[in-house]
Amino acid sequence: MKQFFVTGISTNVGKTIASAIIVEALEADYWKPVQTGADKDSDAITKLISNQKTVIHKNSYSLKAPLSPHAAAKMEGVYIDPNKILEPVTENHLVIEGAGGVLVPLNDSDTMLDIIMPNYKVIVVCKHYLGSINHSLLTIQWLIIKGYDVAVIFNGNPDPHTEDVIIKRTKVPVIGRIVEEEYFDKEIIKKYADEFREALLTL
Ligand SMILES: Nc1ncnc2c1ncn2[C@@H]1O[C@H](COP(=O)(O)OP(=O)(O)OP(=O)(O)O)[C@@H](O)[C@H]1O
Ligand SMILES: C[C@H](N)[C@H](N)CCCCCC(=O)O
Ligand SMILES: [Mg+2]
Repeated sequence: MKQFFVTGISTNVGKTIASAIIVEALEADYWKPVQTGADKDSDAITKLISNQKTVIHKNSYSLKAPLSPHAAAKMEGVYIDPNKILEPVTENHLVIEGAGGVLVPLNDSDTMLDIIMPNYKVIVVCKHYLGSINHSLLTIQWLIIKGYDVAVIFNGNPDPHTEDVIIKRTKVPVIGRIVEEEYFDKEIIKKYADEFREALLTL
């Protein structure tokens, strides 16, 4: 079984949507170690997948304030300890969704990077917006410098100017693209899962 860590170039870029697609494509388990805010990503995943094998594992930390984990934790008098964030045991592949982007702080010193294990396949969701080239290159190049295996999912309608420069300068594999959809349901997730499966299995 493999672990796929889904991160993004920021918050609200489509990590949960991409995670649902990967979970469905590989009949993988899902785990959101650190959740902040009322909109629970695990609940969204439950509504979007159809396969019977997936197990959705409990958050290690679930904090009320829709803020950066370090801030939400401080508000609740909680200390997020990476050593207490223990990967669930499973025979299935495991999709792990980060909170926000890779350098999001967990406490005064640790960041999301500190819970991305060296053997994890890291999938970066690059949403298209003016400014996303910089955010994508910063995220991907930092992960490469840190020695991770990185792949990309583009999120948004085709944007060759943005996509070509990210692909040329980082040379990371592109799993696929999620176009602008009116909404997401199990059927649409299954469609993307069928489209992305082969590329995911090569990682
Ligand atoms: N391609 C798309 N077309 C239409 N809506 C999208 C698309 N991708 C994401 N969205 C919507 O944008 C919002 C943010 O997506 P999502 O929750 O996956 O982001 P996220 O990166 O997981 O956020 P967080 O950092 O809070 O975990 C959701 O309402 C989602 O349905
Ligand atoms: C609340 C939000 N939906 C995410 N769970 C947390 C996003 C943290 C972003 C921190 C930052 O980069 O400023
Ligand atoms: Mg999410």
